[in-house]
Amino acid sequence: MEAASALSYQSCSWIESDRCRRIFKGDLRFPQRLGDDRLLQRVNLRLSQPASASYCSGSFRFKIACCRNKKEDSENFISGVDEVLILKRKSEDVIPYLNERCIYLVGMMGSGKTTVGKILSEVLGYSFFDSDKLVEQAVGMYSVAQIFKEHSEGFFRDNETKALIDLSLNRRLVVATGGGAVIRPINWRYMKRGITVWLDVPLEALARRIAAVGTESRPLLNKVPGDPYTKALIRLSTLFKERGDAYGNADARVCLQHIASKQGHGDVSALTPTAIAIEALTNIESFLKKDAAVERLTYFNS
Ligand SMILES: Nc1ncnc2c1ncn2[C@@H]1O[C@H](COP(=O)(O)OP(=O)(O)O)[C@@H](O)[C@H]1O
Ligand SMILES: O=C(O)C1=C[C@@H](OP(=O)(O)O)[C@@H](O)[C@H](O)C1
Repeated sequence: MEAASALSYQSCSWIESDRCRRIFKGDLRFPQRLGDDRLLQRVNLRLSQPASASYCSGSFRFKIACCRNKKEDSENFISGVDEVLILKRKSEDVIPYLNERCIYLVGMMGSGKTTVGKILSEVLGYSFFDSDKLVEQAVGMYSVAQIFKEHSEGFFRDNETKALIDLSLNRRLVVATGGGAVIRPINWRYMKRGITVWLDVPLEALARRIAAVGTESRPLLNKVPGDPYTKALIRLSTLFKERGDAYGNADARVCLQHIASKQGHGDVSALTPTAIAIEALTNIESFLKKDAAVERLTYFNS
């Protein structure tokens, strides 16, 4: 645990879990009202040091250490204990099949590649990279918007390909790609060295998310007139017509509409990033199991 977060602990308490039979380390967030400010409290849930761990009739005791996070971090979402446990268990199922291969998240702008990617990297013990950030670093500019403005989209795309080539030389990474990385066939050659996962989010939900944070950082949405929601929706619809098929090249598809229907409400805005990460791991596992079965068949037939 980082020293800074350890220092910011406000309180510690114990809970018991009779449902959990495996060691886990989780990350929960839950809302708490403090004064006038709605703050979110992040809870780092981890098995306590062996010296102080105790086992009560087959259940582990976990130490919960709490620290407070300011709301300005828009990545604060509320996930239940059950979701965190399911996520952890799912990751343990998938890890042997992954065999250290990287995961590339593809999807439209605002589909949650960064948010879900960070959760996946944490639970798999992988490192997280954002290809937009790598391009910014490589060209020495502070934002993708600046790169588009001072150079061109083509210049950005060339550097995006270079970033994906560099990333493909590594193992154990979760990569949040830029929404347009799928349009260049050459990028698929490198991303397919790992597992590609499409976060498929309805356009209206994307437009709502993007309108909430503004379109300034997303140069492809900025040129359309109108209020942020409408201009995001119009531009996203055009982009999706051009790219929909390309996203379909991904090895696994995580359809938010499908998850919401399974949960019985059909409202994608009620889905937590943790629930989406669980579905991603489930679909990655199915893909890898099929892949392994095909490999075995090919081996026996050869
Ligand atoms: N499941 C979700 N529900 C609601 N908002 C979300 C969800 N996932 C991400 N967001 C929000 O949507 C915006 C875009 O998410 P981000 O992860 O940056 O997407 P991307 O990397 O695909 O552009 C952020 O403000 C983020 O907090
Ligand atoms: O869809 C696109 O073409 C783009 C998406 C952006 O990334 P995010 O998907 O992370 O917003 C960024 O790469 C650039 O603005 C172009």
